[in-house]
Amino acid sequence: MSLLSVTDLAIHFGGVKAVDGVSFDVQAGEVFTIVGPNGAGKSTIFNLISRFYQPTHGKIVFDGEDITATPAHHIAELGIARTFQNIELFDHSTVLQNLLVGAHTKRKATWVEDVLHLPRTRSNEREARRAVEEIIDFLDLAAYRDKMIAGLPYGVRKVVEIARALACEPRLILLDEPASGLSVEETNDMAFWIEDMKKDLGLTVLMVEHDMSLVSAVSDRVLAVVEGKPLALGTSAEVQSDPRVIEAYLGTAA
Ligand SMILES: Nc1ncnc2c1ncn2[C@@H]1O[C@H](COP(=O)(O)OP(=O)(O)OP(=O)(O)O)[C@@H](O)[C@H]1O
Repeated sequence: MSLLSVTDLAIHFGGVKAVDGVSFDVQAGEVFTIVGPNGAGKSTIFNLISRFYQPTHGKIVFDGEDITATPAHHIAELGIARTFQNIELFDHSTVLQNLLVGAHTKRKATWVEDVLHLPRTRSNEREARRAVEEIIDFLDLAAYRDKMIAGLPYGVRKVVEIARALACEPRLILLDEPASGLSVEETNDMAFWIEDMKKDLGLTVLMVEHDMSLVSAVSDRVLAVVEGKPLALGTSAEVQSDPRVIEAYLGTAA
């Protein structure tokens, strides 16, 4: 069964058809990647799914529930978490503090229970700590646990952003260009983290990525979009050898 289903999705900004009739299904447990030249509409698709943007047209269904009109602040509770192309962390907080903010979305205590520091608040805090420590171990971040984000190397910050998304305990994680700005070695490590998220955590991954080495290494299926429209869908090799995709990339480069 598909975990995420996007049907005839479109958003127009004035005269710009940023996304224009995109449909795809993401199966539970797969890594599904969207590729395309600059300005193709990839990040806009992410912003529509995470509900930062309201579509002009179309439907988004997550786990059988129509989320086309769901407010953005409910999306994490439903089980969708994301990272951003330009890392969005609290720079003057530690890795641990950033992850605890992510874990906050799973808390069940009401504000009254919080103010009175009732048992459910305390057990929530213990549970959040335990979950966050597991993620720190899982992504090998123990050495950075109490370090400020601002002082961390870029590659580590990229992994912390993934850790923060995992702290929401999602079923679907959206990764917006996880390899951008990374060295070849860091990109190889990123491929391992993505594989581990899929195999060890059973997560479904929807990714936007330009780095074709990462795309080929981890993707079960790839969708190419050009000028807001879907162009080709298949394995990474199939999409990369599709003449329409090659032409779209060369045309853009030219
Ligand atoms: N909020 C907005 N207002 C107006 N135009 C927008 C807005 N967001 C995106 N666009 C336009 O939509 C088009 C698609 O942009 P988008 O950022 O989704 O492309 P992309 O495929 O993610 O590109 P890149 O690979 O460079 O990140 C572009 O022409 C962009 O200028």
